[in-house]
Amino acid sequence: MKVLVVDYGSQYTQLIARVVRELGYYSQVVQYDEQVDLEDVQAVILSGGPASVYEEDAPKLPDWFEKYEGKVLGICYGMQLVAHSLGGKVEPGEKAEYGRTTIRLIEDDPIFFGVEKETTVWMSHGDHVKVLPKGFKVLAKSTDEIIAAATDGKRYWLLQFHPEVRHTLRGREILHNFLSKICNLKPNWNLEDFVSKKIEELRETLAGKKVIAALSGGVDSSVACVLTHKAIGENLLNVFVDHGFLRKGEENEVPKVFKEMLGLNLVKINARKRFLEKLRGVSDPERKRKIIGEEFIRVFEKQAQQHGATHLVQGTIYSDVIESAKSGKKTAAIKSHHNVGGLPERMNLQIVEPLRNLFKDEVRLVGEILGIPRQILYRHPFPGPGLAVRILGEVTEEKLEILKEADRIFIETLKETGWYEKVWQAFCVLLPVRSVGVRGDKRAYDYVLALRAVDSTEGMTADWSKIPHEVLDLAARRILNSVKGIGRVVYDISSKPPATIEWE
Ligand SMILES: Nc1ncnc2c1ncn2[C@@H]1O[C@H](COP(=O)(O)OP(=O)(O)OP(=O)(O)O)[C@@H](O)[C@H]1O
Ligand SMILES: O=c1[nH]c(=O)c2[nH+]cn([C@@H]3O[C@H](COP(=O)(O)O)[C@@H](O)[C@H]3O)c2[nH]1
Ligand SMILES: NC(=O)CC[C@H](N)C(=O)O
Ligand SMILES: [Mg+2]
Repeated sequence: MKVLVVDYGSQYTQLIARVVRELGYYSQVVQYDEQVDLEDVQAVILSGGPASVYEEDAPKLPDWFEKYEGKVLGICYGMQLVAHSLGGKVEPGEKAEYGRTTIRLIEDDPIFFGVEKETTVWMSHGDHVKVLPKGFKVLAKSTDEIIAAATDGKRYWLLQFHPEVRHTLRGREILHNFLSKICNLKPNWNLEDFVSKKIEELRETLAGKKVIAALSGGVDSSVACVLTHKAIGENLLNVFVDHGFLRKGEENEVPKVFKEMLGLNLVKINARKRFLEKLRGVSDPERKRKIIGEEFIRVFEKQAQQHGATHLVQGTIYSDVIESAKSGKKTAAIKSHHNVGGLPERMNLQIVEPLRNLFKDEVRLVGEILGIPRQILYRHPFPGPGLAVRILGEVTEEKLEILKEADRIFIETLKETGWYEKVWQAFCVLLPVRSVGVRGDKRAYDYVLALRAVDSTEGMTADWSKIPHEVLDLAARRILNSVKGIGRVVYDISSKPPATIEWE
């Protein structure tokens, strides 16, 4: 059984899919113009989106929509699209509704079971449904008298507000009502089942094969490796690449933690020299990323050959998949995330991605089920190209040393003050700028370091973390007092968008 979430480009599409899973139903995101296998699809949710249905090339209902026979929930753009397609009227409103709004229930309907007659919802729209198609009735209106919910009582339930957003007080109940009371589904998605089925599946597909795994020591690959190890044991060889751009001491910590805490062996490949050499004189961020991506491939190729491996395990997760589907279509390429996804043809290795359908928080829960310590599961994400994309411009050994030390101090300060677990990701960036200072009555002329800390759920949008001034002060003073080469520390207060989390 699955719930299909059809993406019209809303910022909240992933959130819909996650909330549905948290309610216990397996969900999958598809693009509106994607071909879809309808087997097993028991409910369809149409997301919101930035377009207006009355514009000429506005996205339409999916090609397969007529073939699908079940119930449909339309949210925001999804509502407007259904109304428009069935002969209703959608118009730009005189004023947009944005943010918290009160709605008033007008008719009883299972979708509002247990919801008060007046309730707070989250709106984010400029257009609205002015006239409903024939056979539809209004279920709720907003204080501005806009149709907030409607249904034909048979196939369609339409919401102008966003039930997936936390600010909609009864949003979860409303989604749950749709799935349980209207679609008659029973929750059956749970991660314990996922783990045992996945291990069984890996055991079958990888029986008797030699397999290597790209292990970074990060959350995703750690969970992927442990899961695969449970399935095939000693046939798995974990490969950890030390490209020289890891955090301070990590090249020793990761192997130690893996051996001591998880009883797993890995081969550490010291590839520092070749990575640094390849990057010499290169300062363009995209070229840096491509070179690093390619070197990763070369290292894995060699290991696979030595080990006689036919398969490569990697820690790809669902948001990577969704994001790359998006960037494949309409979205401009922002940056080439080092992704080992380009490996298959070039390596003749079959790719195994056991966590491909899971969100990061689900990956962490799977890790807990597998008994992986919190210390590993609740680490901040760390990008594959590592510090090389946090030294703006050319990467040199001198700069790496400076950044490693500063980063260590910042992270330690966050841990000491209890802020490490409160932020989603934190790190330092070394800027290619020098600034004048005064040290012991002498003129100094040293690099500028930026501290970055963000709150996020999947890394696709982010806000800068409101770390208390005292904590920032402590980190800055420690860095300025002890890291030679840094003369000034600044805190990055940009959100994503329009900035990105990393600087390159
Ligand atoms: N230094 C490395 N050595 C080996 N494999 C790596 C290395 N860095 C990245 N990878 C591979 O690239 C994949 C993608 O990296 P990514 O950073 O997205 O995930 P992660 O490191 O497993 O988890 P996290 O997002 O928590 O950092 C990893 O799952 C891993 O398979
Ligand atoms: O494995 C990775 N390979 C990469 O090339 C890469 N680039 C960015 N990141 C991480 O992705 C998240 C979003 O980062 P951006 O806002 O900078 O795109 C943040 O968590 C970044 O740290 C990467 N991870
Ligand atoms: N969030 C949305 O789905 C917005 C839908 C439509 N673009 C509007 O402005 O009304
Ligand atoms: Mg990582």
